[in-house]
Amino acid sequence: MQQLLQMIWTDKKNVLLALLAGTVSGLTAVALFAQSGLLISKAALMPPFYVILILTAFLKLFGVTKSASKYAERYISHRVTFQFISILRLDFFKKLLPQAHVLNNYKSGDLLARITNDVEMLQNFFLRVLYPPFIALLVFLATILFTLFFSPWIAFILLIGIVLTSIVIPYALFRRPFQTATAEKKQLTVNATEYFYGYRDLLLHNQLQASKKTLSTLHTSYSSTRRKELDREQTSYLWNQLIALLTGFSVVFVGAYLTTIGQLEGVYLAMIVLVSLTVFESAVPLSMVPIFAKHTKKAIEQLEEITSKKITDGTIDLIDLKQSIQLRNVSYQYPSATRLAIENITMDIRAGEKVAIIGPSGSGKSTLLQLFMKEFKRNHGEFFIGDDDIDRIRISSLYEHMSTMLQHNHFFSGTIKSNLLFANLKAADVTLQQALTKACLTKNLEDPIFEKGGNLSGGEKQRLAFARLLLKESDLWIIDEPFTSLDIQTEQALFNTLMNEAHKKTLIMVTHKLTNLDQFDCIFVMQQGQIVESGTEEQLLAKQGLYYSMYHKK
Ligand SMILES: Nc1ncnc2c1ncn2[C@@H]1O[C@H](COP(=O)(O)OP(=O)(O)OP(=O)(O)O)[C@@H](O)[C@H]1O
Repeated sequence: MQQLLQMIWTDKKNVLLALLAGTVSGLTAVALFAQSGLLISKAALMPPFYVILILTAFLKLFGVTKSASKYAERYISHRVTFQFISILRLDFFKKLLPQAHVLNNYKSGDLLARITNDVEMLQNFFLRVLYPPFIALLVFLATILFTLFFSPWIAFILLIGIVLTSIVIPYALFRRPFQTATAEKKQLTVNATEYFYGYRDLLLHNQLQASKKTLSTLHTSYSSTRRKELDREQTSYLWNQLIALLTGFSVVFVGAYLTTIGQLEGVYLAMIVLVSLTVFESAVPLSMVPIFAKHTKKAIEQLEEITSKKITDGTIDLIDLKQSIQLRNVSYQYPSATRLAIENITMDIRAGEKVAIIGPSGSGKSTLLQLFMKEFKRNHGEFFIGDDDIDRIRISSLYEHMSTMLQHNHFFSGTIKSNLLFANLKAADVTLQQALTKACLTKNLEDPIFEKGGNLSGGEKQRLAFARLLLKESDLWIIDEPFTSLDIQTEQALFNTLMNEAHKKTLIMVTHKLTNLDQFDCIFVMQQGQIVESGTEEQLLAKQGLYYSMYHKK
């Protein structure tokens, strides 16, 4: 909340101008009607012409000022809101980016709902939560002081009406916890997103109807809660209007009585009645404040839930990554998991060494690579790069000296060239072409690429990712199952290229395939999150342990 106030205050000039314009607009609306009432009454008494002229001139002045200030209020307050929402979005995305490690645990629809609905919802914070009470307070105070000048009784009636509309009614209607449709909307977005993502599988497994039914139930539930929400908004609004009317009637009766007993000049009666009716215009937005305040609170909570899970970045930069890597008893458990994904991992990798990590599916190989990439922070153990704890190294500095080729590589819509330049902006066309040739990918640089590489086969994606790996200048290569979608000849050709190109680099490669492992300095065999064997292929075969039995089953 405090942070939201600070964000709004960054545009303080416009905030103050919007408040000023809103107050002027509210006051001139009251003044306009007061003047109309006075003009009607005065005209009935047939005063000299110049009096009518002056009153009419004031009427015009108030009319013009009201319209101009209303326009200015809308213009400036919306500018403040748009400025606020842009700061808010930027701030949210800045906080979101380092949260990659936790975002995996959220469903896409949930994230989408938070990123769009909740961020958008906060735009109401200024316009619908902060702003209306401020304007209403100033207009109410000024009007009560004005009417006090003519009759304390009328001022008192107005005060009662104002307290009822702005405090008693909202309190009575919203004092008990009430449900908003936010949760249902989120659930609907989550299910709708899964439905569209999984449409083909739902169709293939004959589950489309069941899924549609769930969506329809969620939609009905959302509509019903939303209807209740709207009913509550309308009830609040109706009470507001009812109190305003009753106050108006009371002012008429009491004003008429005060006129008959000589305590109020009759010529001011119409003016005061019109003032009492107009002043409640400023109270209308107050009826919605509790609802928008609740939405704002909920949105803040949902956004904070993501952005508060911080991973702290390091503070030191590496000159290069030609350094040894040491892990001592490193363990990691995913936040949502019940057991460790990797346990007591100890490794010594010297600069320039070629290391393979093998093991059955689910044994923790990819998780281990993610720790090398600092995507997660280990729960236990020590992890050093050279003499520095990896925690102290800035992520951007680590990535500057490291190249990765993971199981899933992202390709952006554009061309082969734009996707290659991504790895090395300075590379000339001839270098890019050479990388394609080394990756055995017979494509032209200007060939189009669809989003996520939608127009590439699995093998082409791997070869493009490999070309990208070759282009980036780095000291450490981290590779996860690089050539699973390729035919044996291409795989062997690319493996040879990989070993040649990585000649002076440190190479850490996860693989299922036990071919060519004799070319590695060390093989780590993982099972159920632990390293159960390590050594050269020759040593591991001689040992006749797990590697030996895997090797002979291949
Ligand atoms: N985001 C996650 N949240 C919770 N558990 C996870 C997550 N990702 C992986 N795991 C679990 O951690 C364990 C290790 O997974 P990991 O992906 O590291 O295995 P792997 O050896 O790379 O498997 P594969 O060879 O199939 O890619 C598995 O039991 C897996 O279910």
